[in-house]
Amino acid sequence: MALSRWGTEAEARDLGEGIRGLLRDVLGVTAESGLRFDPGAVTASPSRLTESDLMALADIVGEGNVSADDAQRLPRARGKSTPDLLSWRLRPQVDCPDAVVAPRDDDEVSALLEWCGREGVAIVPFGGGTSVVGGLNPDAGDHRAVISVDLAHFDALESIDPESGEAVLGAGLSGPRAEALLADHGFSLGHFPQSFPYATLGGYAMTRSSGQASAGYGRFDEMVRGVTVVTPVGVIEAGRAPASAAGPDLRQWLLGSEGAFGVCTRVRLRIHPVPETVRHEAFRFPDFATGAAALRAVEQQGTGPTVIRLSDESETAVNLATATEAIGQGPDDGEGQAAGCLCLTLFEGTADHTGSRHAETRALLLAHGGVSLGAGPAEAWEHGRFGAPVLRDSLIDNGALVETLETATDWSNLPALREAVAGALSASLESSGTPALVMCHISHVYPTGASLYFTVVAGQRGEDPIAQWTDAKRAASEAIVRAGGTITHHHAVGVDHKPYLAAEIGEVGVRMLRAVKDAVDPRGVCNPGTLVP
Ligand SMILES: Cc1cc2nc3c(=O)[nH]c(=O)nc-3n(C[C@H](O)[C@H](O)[C@H](O)COP(=O)(O)OP(=O)(O)OC[C@H]3O[C@@H](n4cnc5c(N)ncnc54)[C@H](O)[C@@H]3O)c2cc1C
Repeated sequence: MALSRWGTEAEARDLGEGIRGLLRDVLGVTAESGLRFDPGAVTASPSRLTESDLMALADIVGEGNVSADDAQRLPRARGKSTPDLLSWRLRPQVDCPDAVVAPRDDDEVSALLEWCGREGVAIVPFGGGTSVVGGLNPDAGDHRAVISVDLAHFDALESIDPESGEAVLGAGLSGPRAEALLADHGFSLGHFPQSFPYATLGGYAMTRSSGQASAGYGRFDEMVRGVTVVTPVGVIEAGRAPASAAGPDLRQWLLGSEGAFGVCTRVRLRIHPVPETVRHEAFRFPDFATGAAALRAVEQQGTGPTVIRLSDESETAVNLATATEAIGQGPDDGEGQAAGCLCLTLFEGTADHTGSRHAETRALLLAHGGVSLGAGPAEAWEHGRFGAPVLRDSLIDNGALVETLETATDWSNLPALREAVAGALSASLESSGTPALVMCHISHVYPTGASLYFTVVAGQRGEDPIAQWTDAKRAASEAIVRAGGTITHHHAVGVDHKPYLAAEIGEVGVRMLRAVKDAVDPRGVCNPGTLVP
């Protein structure tokens, strides 16, 4: 990926007239006010490791797998949140990891962690580098240096058990590579987060990621049947039988541990036959409450869509949901009328099973006030779904502040949570001197509740738009805590959500987390800045 943006330079996309008009007319933002990245201004902090440190590391992982070059350290210095992207533009003096190390097997990871403990050096595991919560910040904590541990060599389909529907895969595999390896055997994972092109299986497991097809295939943590984590005190392999009463499920302690307990090297995952058929249908609801009630009915009745999402009025109005060239041009329902709320559904599986689930779901959505828009908008969404993030960089270049955040709660609390978060974001950004477009969709559904995914677009204001966003994010996070939502549904805790974790898990929960951290990482070398308050 490019340093300062999502995707490669070649993927960069200019803004269409629709979005430019929206920025100008609604937010008073023009390209002249945008922040641009100057590669020539970038400098990396000098490595604090000595030649003899680097030689010792080379003895562990092989000479070609250690580097203190700026070209290796810079891309592993930051994740891909909006503050990260803004930092490349505003803070070109970059705090980097002191070296990048790529171990090749569990023994090398163990030896590396032992050396780090002895030498007072911290590690930050690095998967695809798509963290949006500061989880990759090269924070050495109390140690003298910090190393980025790249999982790139853990890239194999180690075994597959078609009979049980399971496969063991290396933690460093990207989503597309894992899907390609499984497709050779007729299988698929069905995990498609928006960061799919770059994020890795280890990253998914360590952040409890949730993909866009979670309604059909479950969250990533539900796909994990077993997980291997190399900790500083030994290797733990959690998850044996398909279900077990052998005490608390240790997988749940490792999933979401964000590198703070050790390095995840492989996962055993539930897999599915590559679907025979895909069906699409989009619906329009008159308002968000009506649409949310329809989604709740679908999920509680269990009619089985693979994907189901509902955009609110604002998101529908700017065509954000389908992420096509039409973003910002406003809805087109053929009658020039307001488009209400767009709901997208998709069904995968065998022809018969897909057909029956589709029929039952659509009957329920229509009975709950939905109007069919045909397959088109859902197909457009599927086609463009991994392309939209490149627009964030173009928006930043053109003077906009744009970021997303997410939470989840029970169905009965969903309207209050949505109102609280949207209100907090608007109030904070307005007080910084810009109007704000706050959009929201239901991205993941459960029988008892759903997640809310907010996209915010405002004008960059003042000398430091990072501080401007930090204020807005703080207001939103405090609103989430007050309104009883979770501080994160799938982005993880990292650094950004750590201040709010104690409010969610309580003092006893924090003590349990610290106790596990102390047990597996007594010297505190594993990702010291992240997760554990
Ligand atoms: C544009 C965009 C869209 C996104 N869309 C989604 C989405 O739809 N759903 C979703 O869930 N998330 C999404 N994310 C967030 C992000 O992609 C996920 O958190 C993802 O799971 C991170 O995977 P990664 O391989 O990039 O991990 P990284 O970013 O490299 O690391 C994330 C954290 O996990 C730790 N870690 C990584 N690998 C390991 C390992 N092998 N062992 C131990 N610790 C490890 C790191 O130290 C870090 O703390 C999105 C992010 C962006 C920028």
